[in-house]
Amino acid sequence: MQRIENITAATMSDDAGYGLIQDAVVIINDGKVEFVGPAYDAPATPTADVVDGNGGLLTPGLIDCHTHLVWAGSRANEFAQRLHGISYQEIAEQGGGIKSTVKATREASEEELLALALERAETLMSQGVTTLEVKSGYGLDLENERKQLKVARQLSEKLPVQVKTTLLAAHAVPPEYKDNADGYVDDIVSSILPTLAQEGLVDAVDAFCESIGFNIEQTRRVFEKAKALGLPVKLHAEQITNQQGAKLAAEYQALSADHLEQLDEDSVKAMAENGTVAVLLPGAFYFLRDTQKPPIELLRKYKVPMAVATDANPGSSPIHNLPLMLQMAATFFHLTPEECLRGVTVNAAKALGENSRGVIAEGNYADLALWKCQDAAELTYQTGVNPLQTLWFSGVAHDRVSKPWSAR
Ligand SMILES: O=C(O)CC[C@@H]1NC(=O)NC1=O
Ligand SMILES: [Fe+3]
Repeated sequence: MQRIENITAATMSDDAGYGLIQDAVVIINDGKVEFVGPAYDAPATPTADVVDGNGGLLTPGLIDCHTHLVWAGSRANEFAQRLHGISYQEIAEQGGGIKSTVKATREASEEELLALALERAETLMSQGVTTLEVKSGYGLDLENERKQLKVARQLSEKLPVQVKTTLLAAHAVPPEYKDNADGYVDDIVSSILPTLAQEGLVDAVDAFCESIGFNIEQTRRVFEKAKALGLPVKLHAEQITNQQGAKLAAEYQALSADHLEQLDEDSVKAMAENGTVAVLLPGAFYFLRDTQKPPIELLRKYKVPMAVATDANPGSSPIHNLPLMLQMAATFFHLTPEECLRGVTVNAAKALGENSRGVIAEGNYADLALWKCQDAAELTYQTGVNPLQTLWFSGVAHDRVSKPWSAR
């Protein structure tokens, strides 16, 4: 049993704010939160190990609900080419873009991919992340999609972080199905998805519904198969154009629709009516120098929960920094600091279908982060410094400075 005291707790337990409790106590027992409340209400715990929070801020562990963390190769050269004025089109024709990451990922061994993904996961954990979502989508065939998802599963075997896997086979059309997207979707729904679901590698199913990705009919086919297998869905939707993907996602009670720069009011209403979370990805907006912001006012008007994530991937968001996303969500999308922190805790948990994380509440997993700051707004306000002191994964404490975790 542990007793954390001398803290301000941002429990995220209320409807819109931080759920602050000044001079709070949190009691952890058997990996779960047994008590959270003001010190004057806390039961005596004579045998507990006491943790003095030194007046710091305790939040739920952060949740990065949208990453493509398993990949090999680099697109730094393309980044440079674009800045030298070479167009996306020319780069794609030279075999660049997602295709080049697919080639490198297919050529990499499971061990090589695991080593790369472990480093990225440890970076995010060092910033306060206790739960990660990890997508496939650079394999694009049964063998390599399986390889990516097995690596994702191994992350939570080797590190204390919790991992939710998402099959994103419908990310791009692989070379062997060039100009035959429907043929590739046949392969996804008849082989890749059911086989990997059967192997226990898939927690959710995603697709890239876009003019340069998969159309509504193709996306619907993937969703129909996921539904038949009893798997929840989520969707990359309305990033570049409006394909009515978010409305389709809502129709399937998707956990989330992600990106959403081109989202319309009708689709927002459909998301609100079906409990679909809006996952905002300011890193891709920033890195692609996008100018169209998601309709935050409409999401607020219809009370659609807003999550915030890194979208860590080598093409559109090579950014492994979830706290930076808080600052970007505030400065680019004008989210309030409360909305930003809710976006990487309670709402990110909802985007993953996680009901026992993202809020400091009795009976929830003791995934907690202790920060050397008093005002919760500091977590959104500043970047480049790391106020994280201690991270608890299901009640097991890791002091970031003196006792870092590592898989190796
Ligand atoms: O360029 C890449 O490697 C991924 C791009 C990324 N994938 C997606 O569905 N949307 C994106 O921005
Ligand atoms: Fe993405």
